[in-house]
Order: sequence, then C-alpha cells, then structure tokens
Amino acid sequence: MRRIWQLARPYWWLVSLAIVFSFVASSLQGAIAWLVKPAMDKVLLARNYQYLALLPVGVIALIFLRSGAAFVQSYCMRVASLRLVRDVRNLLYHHLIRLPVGYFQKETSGRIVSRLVTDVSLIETSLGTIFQTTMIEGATVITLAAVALWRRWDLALLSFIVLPLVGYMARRLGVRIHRRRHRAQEKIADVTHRISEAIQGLKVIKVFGQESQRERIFSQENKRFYREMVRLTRLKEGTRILADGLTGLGVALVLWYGGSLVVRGVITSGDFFSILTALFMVFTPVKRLARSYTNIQEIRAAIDRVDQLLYLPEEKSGQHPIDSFRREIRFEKVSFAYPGSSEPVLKEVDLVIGQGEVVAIVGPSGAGKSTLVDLIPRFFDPTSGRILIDGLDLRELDLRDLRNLMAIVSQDVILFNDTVAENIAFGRPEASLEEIIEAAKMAYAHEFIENLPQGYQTLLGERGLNLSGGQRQRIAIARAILKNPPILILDEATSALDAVSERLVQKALEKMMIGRTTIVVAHRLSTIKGADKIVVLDQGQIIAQGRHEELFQKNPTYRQLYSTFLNEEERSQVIPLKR
Ligand SMILES: Nc1ncnc2c1ncn2[C@@H]1O[C@H](COP(=O)(O)OP(=O)(O)OP(=O)(O)O)[C@@H](O)[C@H]1O
Repeated sequence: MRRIWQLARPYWWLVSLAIVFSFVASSLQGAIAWLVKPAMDKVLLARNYQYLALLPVGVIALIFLRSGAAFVQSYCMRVASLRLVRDVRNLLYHHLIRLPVGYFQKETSGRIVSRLVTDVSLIETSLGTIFQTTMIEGATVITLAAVALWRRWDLALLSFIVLPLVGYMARRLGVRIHRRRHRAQEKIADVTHRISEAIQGLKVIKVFGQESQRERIFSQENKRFYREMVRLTRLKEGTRILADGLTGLGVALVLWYGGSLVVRGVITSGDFFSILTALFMVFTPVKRLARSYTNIQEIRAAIDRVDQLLYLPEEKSGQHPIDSFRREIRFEKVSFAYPGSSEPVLKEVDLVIGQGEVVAIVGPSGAGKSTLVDLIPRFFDPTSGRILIDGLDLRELDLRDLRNLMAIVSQDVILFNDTVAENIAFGRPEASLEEIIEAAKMAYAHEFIENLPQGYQTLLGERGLNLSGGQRQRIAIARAILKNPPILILDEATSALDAVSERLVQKALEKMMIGRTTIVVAHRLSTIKGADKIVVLDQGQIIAQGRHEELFQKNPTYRQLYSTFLNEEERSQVIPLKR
C-alpha cells in the first residue's frame, strides 16, 4: 500500500476528493440503517399512517444522494488511477530507453513489452477498484459498525467475532495469490515474447515450414498462462466462499441472540431490525474488502515486476562536455567481456585512430570486430583499460556530447515507423526539407524516394520493410550525412546487394567518408584497399596493423583473410602471387 500511495501522490487532490465523497456516500448508507428504527417503531408499529408516505420518498432520496456521491467518488478514483498508470508507463519508457544496451541482450523484447503493457494494465484495472473498495467500503464498514454498536453494543460485537477470522483467512490466501499472480505475469510475458518472435521471424518460420511447430510451442506457453490463471481464480473464489460462509455465521449468531433479546422484551423490534439492517449492509463491504485485499496481492506482483525494471541503473554519463574531435581516439590495453560472461572478447587492445583517418577492422567471424566498435559510443564500457578521445576518458565525457560526435551505419538498418523525411532527419528533427533532400541526394537515395507514392512523406511502415536492402541502407546513410558528425562508424553489410545497389551504396559511403574519421568493420575489398590503416583482429587481439601493401607482404593471416574478400577471378590472380 505504501508503494501505491507513493505512486498516487501526484494526484492527491483527486484522491482526497474521492475520499471526501466516499465518506458522504457511506454516511448516507449509515443514515438508511439508522432510520430503520424510527420507521419501525414510530411509523409501522405505532401505526402512524401520516408518515408512511414519507418512508419511500426518504429512502429514494437517500439512495439517489448516495449514488451521486458514489459516482463522484468512483469517477475521481478511476481518473486518478488512469493518470497514475499513464505516468507509470511514461516513466517506464523514459527509463527503458536510458538503460545500457547490455540489458537488452539478456531480456527479450517481448518480455519487456509485457511489463509495459500487461503488468501496467493489471495495475490499471485493479488500482481503481482497490482504492474505491478500501475507501468507500472501509468508510461504510466504520459507519455501519458505529450504528450497530450505538444501537446495541453486545449484539454488534457478537457479529463482529467473525471479522478477524475473515481477515486472517484473507491474509493467508493473499500470500498464495501474490505468488500465483507473479507466475501468471511471467507466463503472459512468455506468451508476448513468442508473439513478437513470430512476427520478427515470420520469413524464417515460413521458409522452414515451421508454422505448426511454432503454433504448438505458442499454445504450450499459452496453456501455462491459462493454468496459472485457473489456479489464481480458484484461490480468489476460495476467498470469496470463505468470506461468505463466515459472514453468514455472523448473521446467524445475531439472529439467535438478538431474537432472544426481542422475545424477552430487552430490546424493541426496531432496535433489532436496525442492527440487522446495519449488519446485513456491513457484510457486503466486508466481503468486498476481503476481495480487494486479494486484488492488492495481485497488484503487488505487477508492481514488483514494474519496479524491477524501474530500479535498474540507467547509463552513467560523465560530466565533461565535448563539442569537437581534434586529434585521436586511443584504446589503451582495452579488455572486454560481455556482462555475465567471464570469457574476454577483447584482450588488451592498443589502438590509435587519428583524426581524419579511415581505419578498417578486419578479422575472422567472431574475432570481436563489432564489439570493438561498440565501445566507441560507450554501448559498453571496457572491463579493464580505457578509451580516450582527445586525451579524455570516455567515461568522463557527457554521454550525449560524445554520441553527438558520431554516426553509425550498421548492417541491420533500423528505420522507424515514420515518414522517409522523418527517418532521414532522425538525428536533426529541425532540419529543413531542402537539407533532407540534399542529404538524400548525396546518399544516392533521392531518386528512389521521389518515386515512392508520397515521396519524402511516404510512411515507411514497421522497420521500413517495404524497401529493398540497398534502399534502406541509403536512407541510413542519408541520415548519417544529415547529422554530419566528425566520426563515422560503419559496420559494412556482409549480405550481398545486387550490383547496382551495391555500387550506389558504396559510392554513397565513399562520399560520406570524405573529411571524416571513419572506423569501419570492413567486408569490401575497396574499403580495405583505400583504408589508411587496417587493423587485423583475431580472437580479441590485434595481431597486425598497417596499410594494405605492407600487411599483404608481411602477414600471412591478413593474406588469408584478404583472399576471402576476393571473387573467383580476383583470387586466381592473387594465388600465384602468394606462392
Ligand atoms: N551480447 C553478447 N553476449 C555475449 N557474447 C557475445 C555477445 N555478442 C557477441 N558475443 C561474443 O563475442 C565474440 C565477438 O563477437 P563480435 O560480434 O564482436 O564478432 P565479429 O568479429 O564482429 O564477428 P562477425 O564478423 O561474425 O560479425 C563472439 O564470440 C560472440 O559470440
């Protein structure tokens, strides 16, 4: 409850209004029970017919007023919980995009989506009910209990004997409900994960003919969720049955003892019915309170899961501002192991990348090339050693400033579900259309963009899947050109584009590299031949560096690697040279 209050604090005025109206509503409820005595004793038993007509009018008026107050209370409460949930979702999203990249290597996107959608929805649906129930029903229980006690304290106390029992049982079941709900939320996260996996891997599923297999796996995950929910429902219904049974016991006790008091003439029938009405009225809210307690247990499970995400530490930015790149990027004895792994992927890497240089990183698959370039924008920090930019450790630098100095064009181009123009202007949303067109022209993308149905205003659809691989890459290049940073990080595509696309992409890249420091994970012959420095990486270590001619003469590993870049014809020319 403390955490719920903490989250609800910004909407205190809505909550306060709801509290006030819940007291109004429950007082009116109390008034109805209170008026049973005069109605019974002074009107019905005294046969006072002139007041009889007033009874239904009074009851209707009271019920109307009570409903009105309950409406205001319920509306305020729901709005407060909707706002709370809206803000929690914003907070989660805000936090999510500031988490280190490493987090997302461990958690699947489907499971994260589930936290943002399913867990937050659970909070949303239950929170209003909980607030509403605890407040309105809590207040009602207090007023009705007061009426009953005022009328006849011993009779009232007798019926309340069962209340601690109801509370105790609810508590015991609550612990189990909390645990079950936790499991259910994990299972629904698995289900969401399977859905997003299927959407992302649809082509693979289809081409391998695995539709039925995937369906089976999905239905198993779905069944696990269903089972958890059935167990949860059983527990919740169990609580209800228990509360019903125990409250029935309370009524029975009052009927027996109260009835005997009336028969012996100790109390009037009016007293007896007034208490009975109050008790009948009090048991429903008591049962609701017990149910809302089980709801709280469920919400707790969802809040736990949301909090787990919310309390993950964000990326740490340094303080030092940096607005230009003048001299060099220096790796000093940099080693790196991925979080959760003890195996280093990079081992004591020493490397200097001078301003304006084109540095090509080559090496066999799995050598650590992508990892090495990922350290430059600080997607990960070295496990030991340090990386300096113009003499300053990356960890000391303001993260935004640091990343402002660079653009990345990687193998898997990420396009957003926005227009072409917005995708190109991603790093500079304020760019004019002229600037966007200029960048697209430099990236050899202008022509095909012009031919799209709405030109630059064409919506790219999810992940830009309605474009060809080469077109997507050229949009990514235009995006980098428009950002115009001094450092360029390229992860060249290994997948072959058709000859025309390949040439266009190549030309666009060459144009973009002019006047910039470029670090490129190279897969193209022309790139390594044109590089100022080639760095040969093998099993996380730099085994050689230098220009192409030099390495080709001296380094057998490089020669071997080099031949993998060649096509058949070129290779037949190189092999005699190797001999
Ligand atoms: N997120 C990760 N968690 C753990 N290990 C990883 C992760 N990403 C990569 N690795 C491991 O790090 C090593 C280097 O990977 P990296 O992607 O840097 O190699 P690469 O040289 O770029 O390979 P390729 O040319 O095939 O893309 C590999 O052994 C890989 O299994």
